[in-house]
Amino acid sequence: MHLEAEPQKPSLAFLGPEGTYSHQAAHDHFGDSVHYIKVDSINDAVYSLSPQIPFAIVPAENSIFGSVVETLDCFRHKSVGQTCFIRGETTFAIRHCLLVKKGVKLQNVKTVLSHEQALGQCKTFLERYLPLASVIKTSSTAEAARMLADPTNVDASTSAAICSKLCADLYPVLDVLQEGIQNAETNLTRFWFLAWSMYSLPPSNPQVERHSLTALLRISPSPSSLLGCPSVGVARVLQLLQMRMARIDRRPALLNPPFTDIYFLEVEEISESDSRDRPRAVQDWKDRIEGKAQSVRSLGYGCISIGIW
Ligand SMILES: O=C(O)C(=O)Cc1ccccc1
Repeated sequence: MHLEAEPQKPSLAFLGPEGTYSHQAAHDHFGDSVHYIKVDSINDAVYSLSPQIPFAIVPAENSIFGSVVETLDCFRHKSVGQTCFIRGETTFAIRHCLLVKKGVKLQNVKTVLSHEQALGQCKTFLERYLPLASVIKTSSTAEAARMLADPTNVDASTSAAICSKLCADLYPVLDVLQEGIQNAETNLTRFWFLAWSMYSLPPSNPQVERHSLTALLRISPSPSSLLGCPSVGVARVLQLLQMRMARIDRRPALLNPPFTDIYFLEVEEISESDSRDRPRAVQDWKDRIEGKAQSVRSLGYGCISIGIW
């Protein structure tokens, strides 16, 4: 990891190497206002947050393949909500390509490398045109391209990578064999901006105005459910919250008894305030969310807000 920030520019960690969709989405939103730091995994992006690297970007969900479980699984950790908060989001359109080493044909491809999200988003293409190929999951799409271009662990004459077209510019030994191979033409990924402190905001993009207030609540099992006693069900929690539920995710809590879950609830409200009053509206929203979290805690559940934006 390269830690020398340019003066005045805050650092932002992204899933590397250069050319990932995380990198492109961040660049689209922040341009040159941040200093980009590539890390090896989504996990590293979350845990790299510190006073030296106050911001990060991570994928949240995709319109074809759904939640990015790697990100949610990091959010189970108790440091998230203490030294890691969601403070914004952006949506980025994704068009996957099949890249091969120059000269390799589709009929030569026996192995396809990519991030599990990209493999899922291109399942229809893979089943139709490469039904016998085996897949190798890589830490990112651009890492798949990097491995193909510098093959110490893969046979580049029989392999292909699913990644963005940009990777063909970054690795001139690679060619685009097929463009737009995702299951549906519209393929959007939402990314979250993370901050080390709840009080810091990544640089704003004046072209993007938000009209909603959003929060992500993490609901952890009640102590009684961990002792095997029935607790009030999560339906009771939803009823109590009485908020617009934009999204619900459930992940294993990795606690005993087995099948104990952690819930992530994304709640939102349309904001009527204009952009000058936004900080005030966000503060009021934060107070309301804290009030709701307290009511959920009174039911015996753990509940904290791990993001307000
Ligand atoms: O691997 C990447 O390029 C990422 O940024 C993660 C990802 C992969 C596929 C779709 C959205 C995000």
